[in-house]
Amino acid sequence: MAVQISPSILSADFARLAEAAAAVPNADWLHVDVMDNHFVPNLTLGLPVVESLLKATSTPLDCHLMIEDPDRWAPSYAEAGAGSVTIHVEAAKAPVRTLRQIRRAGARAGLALNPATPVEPYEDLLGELDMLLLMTVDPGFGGQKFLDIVLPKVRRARELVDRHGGQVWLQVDGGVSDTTIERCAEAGADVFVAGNAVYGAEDPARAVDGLRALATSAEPTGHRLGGH
Ligand SMILES: O=C(CO)[C@@H](O)[C@H](O)COP(=O)(O)O
Repeated sequence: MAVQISPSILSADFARLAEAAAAVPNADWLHVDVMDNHFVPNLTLGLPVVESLLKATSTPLDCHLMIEDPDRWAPSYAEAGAGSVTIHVEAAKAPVRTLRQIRRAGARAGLALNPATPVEPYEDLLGELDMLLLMTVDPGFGGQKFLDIVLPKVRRARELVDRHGGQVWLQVDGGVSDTTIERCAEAGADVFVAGNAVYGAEDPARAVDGLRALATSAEPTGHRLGGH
């Protein structure tokens, strides 16, 4: 699958989110971090801001819910028009029902795993997913250091996904930059969230192009040719 870049607006100016979206017209997605100060120790934005952003940009929104009760809220983000809605397995009490509700509402359904959460127990859920998000930092903040220890899990996840037909996108999020993205791509990731590496750059759109080029050149050959 072609590499996809999803700039995280967590690193943008929250008073100028429409401008942040317009600054990366070459992005495949805009990554929206919803944090509730319970599941993670940070508070960001919720459904009303997502509804406003949807009116302000044509770039699809990739909503990552870092909240305690995703089963209650996730379907509303999909119904509002988000292109993708990701819930955390550590928080969801009924992940299968919630993932199905997300899909029924017309969005892509994602499942996120924290760095310390193993992927193998969730193999049977792959058929319910459009995307598996492997956190490469503990969630809560932008600008954290990339955790190399997650890379073996990215490789194992790639094997599992390929064994199940290769339809599920594999996203990495946290500390993804021009010094780490190639290792993620080599390990089999194909969707890359980047906050500081994009919005901390002088020219965010150029940063997106740079990250895409690095990831594309590092992707395993079979993967790039659609061989999974
Ligand atoms: O979900 C999160 C953090 O919890 C991320 O989406 C960050 O926003 C990524 O920012 P960088 O690590 O790329 O600066």
